[in-house]
Amino acid sequence: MSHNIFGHLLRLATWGESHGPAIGCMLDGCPPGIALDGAHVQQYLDRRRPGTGRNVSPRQEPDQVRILSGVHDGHTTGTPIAMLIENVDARSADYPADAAYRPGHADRTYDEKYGRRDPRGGGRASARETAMRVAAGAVARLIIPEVRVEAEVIAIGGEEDAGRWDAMLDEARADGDSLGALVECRATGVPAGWGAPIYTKLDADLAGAMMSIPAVKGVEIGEGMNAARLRGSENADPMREGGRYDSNHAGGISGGISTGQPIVTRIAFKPTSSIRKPVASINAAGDAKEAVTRGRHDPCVGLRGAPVCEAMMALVLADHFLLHRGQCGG
Ligand SMILES: Cc1cc2nc3c(=O)[nH]c(=O)nc-3n(C[C@H](O)[C@H](O)[C@H](O)COP(=O)(O)O)c2cc1C
Ligand SMILES: C=C(O[C@@H]1CC(C(=O)O)=C[C@@H](OP(=O)(O)O)[C@H]1O)C(=O)O
Repeated sequence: MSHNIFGHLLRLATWGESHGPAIGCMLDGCPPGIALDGAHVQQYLDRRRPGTGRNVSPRQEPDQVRILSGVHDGHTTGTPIAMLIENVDARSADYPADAAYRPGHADRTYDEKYGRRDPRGGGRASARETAMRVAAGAVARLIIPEVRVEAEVIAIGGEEDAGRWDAMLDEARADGDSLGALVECRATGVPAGWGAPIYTKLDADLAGAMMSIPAVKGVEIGEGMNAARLRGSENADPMREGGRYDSNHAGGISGGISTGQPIVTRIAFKPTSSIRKPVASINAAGDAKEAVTRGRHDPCVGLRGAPVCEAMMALVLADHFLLHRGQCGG
């Protein structure tokens, strides 16, 4: 599998930079005959796009998607589905060429790897790219219509009381700072049997998919990190006649294969690294230079990260549905 193509039978490649003319994707392996139009994809893009309120980046991107290939007469043809979104509100002047590397962003590591980069915005590393994941995820949902994937923010800055979040975000923003968030992403309607006992484990693919989202620093499935504190008797999911489970500490996956219970993941988003509060840094020449980020940034990236988590889960599940059907039928 190439490093920039995601998936096994359902393969996604994206392209584009934050401040380039457009971003796009190619989703290959989608079965033919599925009803698909731009409006279906758009509803998911509208939940992720920036410029929708004071707690997200004010960059005004309508994220209007165009489906360029793979669909005819309102149905998928089985050929690669190409989609495109134009960038209409990049403000590259916010990123002078001699700017300090932003600690926590990809500026320095990118330079060290490639020796050159597009310095406008985060370039290829910008989460602008995640719009295409959401577009592809919208198609993936149609491959597995019996599955429902939903994500929500369950904590911001460690606070679970949603009633406090606006005030916390206002305070952080006024302080030129940012907050992290915890997202819970679930899938219901996944039958038992998707996944594999080794290598193509459903949990391994889900964890890799979530970790590939910019700013994600932790992924838990089921009991997750807490399982390390439990005893075997506490972490077991007792089974009853007829196949019912008493509990779901496993998060719906056992031995790399879905159990038929809800699949439950929690995803930790770090606080946005581009902040107005000065942080010690250097420029590309290696000279000391404080990073004081301008530009239009999310005060809490997890808020727009939730629809991206849903997209990644839908893509992994649709891919595993196709793998399972290919090997075992049904
Ligand atoms: C939906 C979304 C929006 C984001 N918005 C911003 C942003 O406005 N400013 C920023 O510095 N980082 C933002 N990020 C995170 C950066 O893209 C990310 O931190 C950067 O690419 C470095 O990658 P890493 O954090 O995974 O190491 C966002 C991430 C997501 C998922
Ligand atoms: C544009 C989007 O988010 C951007 C993600 C992002 C980053 O560094 O990840 C930085 C900001 O953009 P810019 O490169 O213009 O500073 C965000 O606005 C988007 O999600 O569509």
